[in-house]
Amino acid sequence: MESPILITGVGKRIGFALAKYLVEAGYKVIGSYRTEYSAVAELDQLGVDLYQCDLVSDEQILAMIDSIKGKYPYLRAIIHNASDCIADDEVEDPNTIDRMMKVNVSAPYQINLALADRLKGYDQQVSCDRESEGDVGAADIIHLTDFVAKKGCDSHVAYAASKAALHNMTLSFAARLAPQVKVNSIAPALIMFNEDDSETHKRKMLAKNLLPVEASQTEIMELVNYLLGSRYVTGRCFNVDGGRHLKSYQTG
Ligand SMILES: NC(=O)C1=CN([C@@H]2O[C@H](COP(=O)(O)OP(=O)(O)OC[C@H]3O[C@@H](n4cnc5c(N)ncnc54)[C@H](OP(=O)(O)O)[C@@H]3O)[C@@H](O)[C@H]2O)C=CC1
Ligand SMILES: Nc1nc2c(c(=O)[nH]1)N=C([C@H](O)[C@@H](O)CO)CN2
Repeated sequence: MESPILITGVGKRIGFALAKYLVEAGYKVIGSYRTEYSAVAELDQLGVDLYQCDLVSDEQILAMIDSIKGKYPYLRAIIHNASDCIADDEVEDPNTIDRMMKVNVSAPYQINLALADRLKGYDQQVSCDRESEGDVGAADIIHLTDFVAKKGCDSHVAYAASKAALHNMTLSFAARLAPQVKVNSIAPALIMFNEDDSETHKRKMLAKNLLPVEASQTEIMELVNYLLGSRYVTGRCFNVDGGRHLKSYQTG
């Protein structure tokens, strides 16, 4: 019986890399996307079960959930990678906070509640297959948050607040879904620059960290692999941030 991993935001960058990595690791992958990049066709060729879903739309979220529930009795994991990242003064729209909360918090909330039974079912199936009593934590939810969830961000107030809320949901869902489902946050700092980042911005971002490097998606992929293999880590945040929290203590 297939027990796939659902990843949101697979059309580019970290989500796309994660989807390919997990397919190559032998998992069945379900991917949600908003924009139909060429990467989506590549994932289709790899056998990823793809759903076009704008996470601001309750209608599209519910349609995706209904389709997944109708197709899969179990889910191995859900990885909430999709997120919008808008600076507070980037758009005139005063509803930036609403959009950040809708995509980065409300959508993961709805999806976790609706698919929790599929995750718990996977754990119970694994326990039966192993004929072992008390196998725990066979299923996972992973929230991609951000270093700024704890620190705040003066240019992305709404975005940072949404990531803080997403991590708080890690704590609540970890308590709610234990012991069958582990729930953890990954809080990156500088994983990948954006294509339109200026050299000045890049230098500024690198200078914020004790380890002044662009980490690359590999850091995230290998941490996801570790969490999927764990049976004893839940309700925790894994900071993939180059020591950014200590930069201001550096005297040299
Ligand atoms: N890159 C980095 O250095 C860091 C990344 N992170 C976090 O890691 C995760 C991945 O980062 P990264 O790959 O750089 O993110 P990107 O912004 O490059 O991609 C985000 C993905 O989310 C999708 N998305 C955005 N809005 C919506 C929406 N309304 N409905 C559906 N999908 C949507 C995008 O789809 P589309 O392209 O179609 O719009 C895209 O596929 C994110 O959660 C991010 O916040 C945190 C800190 C640092
Ligand atoms: N949804 C996104 N969130 C974040 C991104 C991104 O590209 N999409 N990028 C960062 C990095 O800090 C980046 O700005 C470094 O230049 C944070 N979150």
